[in-house]
Amino acid sequence: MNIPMLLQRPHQHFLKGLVRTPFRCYRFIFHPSPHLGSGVPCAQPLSSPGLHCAKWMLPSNGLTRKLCLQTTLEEHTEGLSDKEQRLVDKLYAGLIQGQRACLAEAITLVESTHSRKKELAQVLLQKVLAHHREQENLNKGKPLAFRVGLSGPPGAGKSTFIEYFGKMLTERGHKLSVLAVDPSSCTSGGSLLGDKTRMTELSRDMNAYIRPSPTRGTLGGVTRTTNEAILLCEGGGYDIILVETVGVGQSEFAVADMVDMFILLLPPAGGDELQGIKRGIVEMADLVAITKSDGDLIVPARRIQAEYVSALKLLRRRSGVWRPKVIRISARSGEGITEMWDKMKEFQEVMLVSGELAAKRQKQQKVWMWNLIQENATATFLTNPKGLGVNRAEGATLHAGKSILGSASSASSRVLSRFPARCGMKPYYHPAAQKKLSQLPRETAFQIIFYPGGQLYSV
Ligand SMILES: Nc1nc2c(ncn2[C@@H]2O[C@H](COP(=O)(O)OP(=O)(O)OP(=O)(O)O)[C@@H](O)[C@H]2O)c(=O)[nH]1
Repeated sequence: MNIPMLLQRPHQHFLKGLVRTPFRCYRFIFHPSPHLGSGVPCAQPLSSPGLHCAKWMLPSNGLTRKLCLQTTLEEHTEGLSDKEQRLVDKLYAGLIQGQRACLAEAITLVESTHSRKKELAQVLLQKVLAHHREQENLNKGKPLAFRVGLSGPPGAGKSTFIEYFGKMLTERGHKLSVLAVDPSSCTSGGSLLGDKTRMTELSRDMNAYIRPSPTRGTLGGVTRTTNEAILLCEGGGYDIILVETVGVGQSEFAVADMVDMFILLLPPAGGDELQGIKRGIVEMADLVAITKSDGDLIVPARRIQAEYVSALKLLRRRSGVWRPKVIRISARSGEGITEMWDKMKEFQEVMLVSGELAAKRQKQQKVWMWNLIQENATATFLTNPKGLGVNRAEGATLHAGKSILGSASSASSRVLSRFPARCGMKPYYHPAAQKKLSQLPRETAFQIIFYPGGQLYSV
């Protein structure tokens, strides 16, 4: 799948287009593309200009297909009112000139759950992406920013470290942005990271931008907005993006999926205090830093360092060129922090040279895209069930949350399996089509639902 092409397109438009576009208007052609070989069935809109122009190329080898979405920026800006257009232009211009207020407003826009604002945010993102690509080309294809994930249990010393480390980086001429992902805000509305005043000095630094956690939404929603906030920060000229999360839930796994390097901060304590840290998260770490290595804590810090050095040896290596390191730091004395930055730069360099960084980012874009599709599909299901063929009774049951999980999933798979039929399509003979949608892996099920007309369904 051509992810960069897909990311050029505002996803809400893409999915809305799917629901709105009358699929009867699609005809199937054999695409002569040399990349795909001849005889590849493709669906093409009969009257594309007025529609959200999507061109489908669905090769029949396995379930891998290439989705090529052709779109232009103009297509998406044409629906905006003058006022909306002015807002997007103002935010875009301010953002790329490095104005923090515009960056803050732009991130607020991507975090918005208001449907119109979400659309504006997509237009803005698309402009920023275009700018980003240009800048990356000027940079000979090298990434513009170093994305770093930082996680650790509450009290590990994350904010004290970021304050010290951030000031060191800005003094060296870097522009740093710190984005917080707070899992507690998803469920309780409370906040582990956001409530207290953190990093007071760094927040006054003109070369640093600190963004507290989005205040609501599912983990998926928070992940989406964090991904988009990263892009906006990069558009705003920030060359180091720190994404901070408290390592007690699922959010750190989500964060590890959006950064180049993942760092785990652990306090010099063992046993109960580190109970909350999941083993899996240690496996994700490219660097483990034992914090507070000063005064009386130096001895326990050394012990914990030795324990983690041996533990990491037993873990499967995730990279062919980098072995995770364990270091000791102190944000109070400053010990180990310059060395830590050197290690981080070394990591970035070897990953870049080996091509692993590019591969990792590509993989992350794919994960991001599937999360977006899932999130939008759920939203469509909830907001426009009629479009998917949900009848009133089913809609009421689903909305009221009355159906128990089993019946909800069978209702939804029934509804979704009717979707292509409602669009004038009938099942095509393929072994996977014999299976119920609910039994298919998530990715395959979405391919069936969203890429009708391919090997599973034809007119
Ligand atoms: N001795 C020593 N104490 C430190 C160091 N860094 C942080 N602390 C102390 O550890 C405590 C927790 O530090 P924070 O930076 O607030 O930790 P945090 O991980 O951001 O905590 P949460 O915001 O609850 O997630 C504070 O009392 C700090 O003063 C350090 O390098 N050495």
